[in-house]
This record gives sequence, structure tokens and C-alpha cells, in this order.
Amino acid sequence: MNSTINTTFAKLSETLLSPTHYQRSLIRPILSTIVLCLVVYQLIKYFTSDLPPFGSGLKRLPGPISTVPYLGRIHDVDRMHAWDSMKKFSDQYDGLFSCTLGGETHIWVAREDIAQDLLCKNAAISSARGDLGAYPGVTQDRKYLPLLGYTKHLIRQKKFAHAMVTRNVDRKYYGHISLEAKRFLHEILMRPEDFFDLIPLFCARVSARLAYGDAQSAPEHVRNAGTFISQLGPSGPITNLVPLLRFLPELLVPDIRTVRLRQEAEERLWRRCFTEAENTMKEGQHETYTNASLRTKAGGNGENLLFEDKDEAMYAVGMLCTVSIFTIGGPAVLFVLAMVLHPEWQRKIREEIDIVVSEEMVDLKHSPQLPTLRAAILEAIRWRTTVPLGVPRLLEKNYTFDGYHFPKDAVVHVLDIALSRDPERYLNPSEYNPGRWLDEKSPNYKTPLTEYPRLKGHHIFGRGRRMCPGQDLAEAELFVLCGNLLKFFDLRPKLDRKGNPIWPDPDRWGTDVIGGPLPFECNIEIRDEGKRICVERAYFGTFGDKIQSM
Ligand code: HEM
Repeated sequence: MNSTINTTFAKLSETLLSPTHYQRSLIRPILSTIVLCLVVYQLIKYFTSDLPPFGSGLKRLPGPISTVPYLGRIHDVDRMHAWDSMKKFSDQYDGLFSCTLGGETHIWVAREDIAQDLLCKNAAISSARGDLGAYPGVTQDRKYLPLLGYTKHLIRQKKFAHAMVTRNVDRKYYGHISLEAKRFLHEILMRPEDFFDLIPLFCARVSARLAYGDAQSAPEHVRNAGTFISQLGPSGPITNLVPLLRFLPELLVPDIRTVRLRQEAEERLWRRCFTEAENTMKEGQHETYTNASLRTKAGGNGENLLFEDKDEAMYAVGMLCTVSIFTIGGPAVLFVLAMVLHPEWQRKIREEIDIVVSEEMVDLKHSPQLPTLRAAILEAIRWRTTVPLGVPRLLEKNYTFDGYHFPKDAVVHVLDIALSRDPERYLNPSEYNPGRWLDEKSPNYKTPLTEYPRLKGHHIFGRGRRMCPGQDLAEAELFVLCGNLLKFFDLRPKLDRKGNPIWPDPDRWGTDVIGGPLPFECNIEIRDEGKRICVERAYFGTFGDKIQSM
């Protein structure tokens, strides 16, 4: 009897305790309940995350209703020109709206009072960046300064960037801008039809000299910077639009592989340039970002080291070199476009240059006497902003303005395209009119004219703690490049067979979030024989037979 009971009991406990039984009887329902709860939790969170806290009396931000769960409004946003849709919504919702895109709440601000209050007064909660689908983890990494969250790496690298920028201004960029302008003008003389590619090459040469001490690697930086920028926005890898896809294997999402390959090539390029610059550092040589980064590190002690290690220094230098190429190249191409479309302004600027600058080249020292040139450059980026969506921030805490609830974890954009085209800020905003900066009666006029108008401080550079540190460099390069183009060359539209001008279309715009006009045709002709001789003398006098080695 006992043995029968024992056997039955043993069988029962074996059945009950066996994993197969649990799987069938308990594990499945428990797992299903957990999954169901998670899904319900996510759904509740999704539908309520941007609602004001219950009983707070705050209002939900206005904005287009999210029609497709998770994806939001991506069906009526042209991902290649997202700024056009956002500008339309901004007009519809009076400069403040929120919408869901790819599972995230995005808030779009086109009001100065909110931008100022949120990004400057409340900088402590609005100075981080959100992760990017194409670059998961980028905010906590230490590679790309502009994309970092508000971390110790950011603070270190920003300190370094500011030190480099201040030093460059004080030392007048070591003459690199004027030097490369001579080569640029000669190249334009030789092959004017290539101006669209020669402009970023000029920017990259200046940048590579500042970073590494010579310009040889410039074409590689142009290629890297171009693909990097193209991977930053909604027009780039699909993972930027649908971040969840980043969890799938490369085989299923080829964009993941493209990003990885670019990063690997970039790492090789930055490492090679950094190591070469380090190995060829000589006493008395111009300062470069590389030797400054190494010296600061060596000069520190213990926790005071500026960078964590040499790799972080290499990334900080590489990023500063890369970020100064298309950010400046886009506005420079835009300036050419504006001049081709507005010969009347070309004439006015040239008259001023011809009086102020005699036989020499336009240089930074001429800036106080050339306000029309400065106005024309500033007006170009006001007229067609090259950073139309702004650079987004991550909101780290709930924030309130005008009774509206801005939920924590939302991505906030100050919509530069809407600020630039605000008719209350700029009369007749669609018009290219440098006069708005020069006419005493204009609301945009500011004195003294020896200093204003100027690029530095314009809203295109953002604001608050993450404001662009490269404003002086951008201003200096654009001044020298644009000034010399007009001093030595006439910029005209191409003519058709009947001799009628073919005006380039200013609405043919690139798809990158930091961009500029698409390639267009124009005639760039030397103004006269005397100018040709000047350009050739300046070039051969400087580069002579060293051309290959520079
Ligand atoms: C006309 C040319 C340029 C424009 C329109 C521009 C625009 C911007 C904008 C909108 C931001 C984000 C600001 C914010 O979040 O509020 C930014 C950040 C940045 N820019 Fe520029 N930029 C230009 C040139 C440069 C140059 C030449 C450099 C090189 C030194 C540079 C380096 C940076 C860096 C390192 C950041 C990241 C700052 C941070 O995240 O804290 N930029 N820029």
C-alpha cells in the first residue's frame, strides 16, 4: 500500500515539477500576461505621454493629430524636404505645435519668446540632445560633439572647441583663409564651371590646415563630411525615421551597414591625419588643433586632463575639422546664387570693394569698411536658411509656457525656416534684400556699421548652451571668399541659344538638414585682364612650385 502511495506521489510530483508541465500550465499564461501588460502600458504611455498631468490645469500643445500610431504624421511630411511641411504646420498653429514622428513627441517652436525662455533661461533642462536612429547611443558616446548629450565629454570638448575658436580669432586664422583664397580664386579662373565643388574644397583646406597643419587630406574630409551630414536627418537612413528598425540585423536594413562603413572609414581618416600631424609637429610651426589637444592633455594632471585619452582628443579634432566644411560651403554657394539672381547687389558690393580695397585681395582687415558685403552674406542665409529645421534638443524635464505643457523626453526644434520668414521680424521675407540690414528705417538696422550687420549672433546659429561655437570662423571664411569672388569675377546667369538668361531656381534645394542649393549653372568670368594678372600673381607668388606638397 505504502509503496503504491509512494509511487503515485512520486509520479505526481514529477509531473507537477517538470518544466514541461509548468510551461504548459503556468509559464505561458504568465508570459502572455506580462507581454499584454507591457503592450497596454506602452499604448497608454504612447497615447498619454504628451498630455498635461491630471488636474494641472495645463493645456496640451496644439498640433496635427497623429494619424498612424507610432509613425505619426510621416505620411504627409516629405522626408526629403521636411522643413516645408513643418513651416506649413507652424503657420497653421501660430508658431508652436507638437506632433508624433517615429514614436517620439516632437515640439516645433517658431516664437522668439519661447525659444529664448526655454533654451536660454531654462538651459538646464533643454541642453541635451536626443539619440539618433542612425547613430544609436551617440549622445552618451564621445565622438561627435554636436550630437552629444549633456555629458562630461560634451563639457570637455566644448571647452576645447571654444579655446580653439578664440585662439584662431586672436591669431587671425594663421593666415590660412587668405592663403587658401588665393588657390581658390586661381582654380575658379581655370575651371569656373566647377565652383559648386571648389567651394567646399576651399572650406576643407582651411579646416584641415587648422586641424592638422596642412591641406592634403582636404578632399577626403569633403567626402566624409558630405556623407556624415546626409546621415543626420529624415532624408538619411530609414532608422532616423523609424528608430525601432535599428534593432534589426544589417542584412535586413542595409542603411545600418552604410552608416557603419562610413564611420569605419572616418575613424581611419581621423586617426591617420591625427597621427601624421602628431609625428610631424615641429618647434615654431603654426598651432594646430592636434598639437593643442595633445599639449592640453600632457599639461594636465590626474583628473585635470582635458581629454580622457588620445582617442578622445582625436575625435574632438576630427569633428571640428569636419563640421566646418558644409556648414560654411552651403551659405557660400547660396551667396553665389543670390548674386547671380541679383546683379544690382553685385554692383553695389563691388563699388564698395573697389573703393576700399585697391590692388590687394579682400581680407579680414577690410571688414569694418565693407558693410554692404556683410549685409549681402547675412541676407543670403536669412533669405534661404541652410539649417531650416534647427538642431534638435531633448527636453529633460516637463516645462510650461503660456499654460502649455511641454512633456519631458520630447524633442524640441527651433524652426529656423519659420523665424527667417516671419513677416513681423523681416518685412517682405521672401525678398532677397540686403538693404534691410543697412537702411536706418528698417527694423533690422543696427549700428555701428563698422561692426553690423554681422553673421555672429544670428538665429541660424542656435542659442543658449549649445549655441554654435564656429560663428567667427564661418563669418571670416565667408567674408574673404565672397568678397574676393566679387572683387575678381562677374557672376552671371547662363544664356540660352537666343541669348536669354537662364535664371537658376532658388527653390531647388538639397535634402540634407544642414544644406544649401542643389548644383546650378552660371557664368563666372574674370572682370578684366588686370584682375586675371592679380589672381595669377597671388597664386604663383604663394604656391609657386610647392603646389603638389601643399
Ligand atoms: C554658417 C555656418 C554655420 C551654421 C549655420 C551653424 C549652425 C549651427 C547650429 C544651428 C548649431 C546647433 C546650435 C543649437 O543647438 O542651438 C551648431 C552647433 C555646432 N556648430 Fe555650427 N554652424 C556653422 C558653422 C560652424 C563651424 C565653422 C564650426 C567649427 C568650429 C561649427 C561647430 C559647431 C559645433 C562644434 C556645434 C555643436 C555645439 C554643441 O552641440 O554644443 N559650426 N551649429
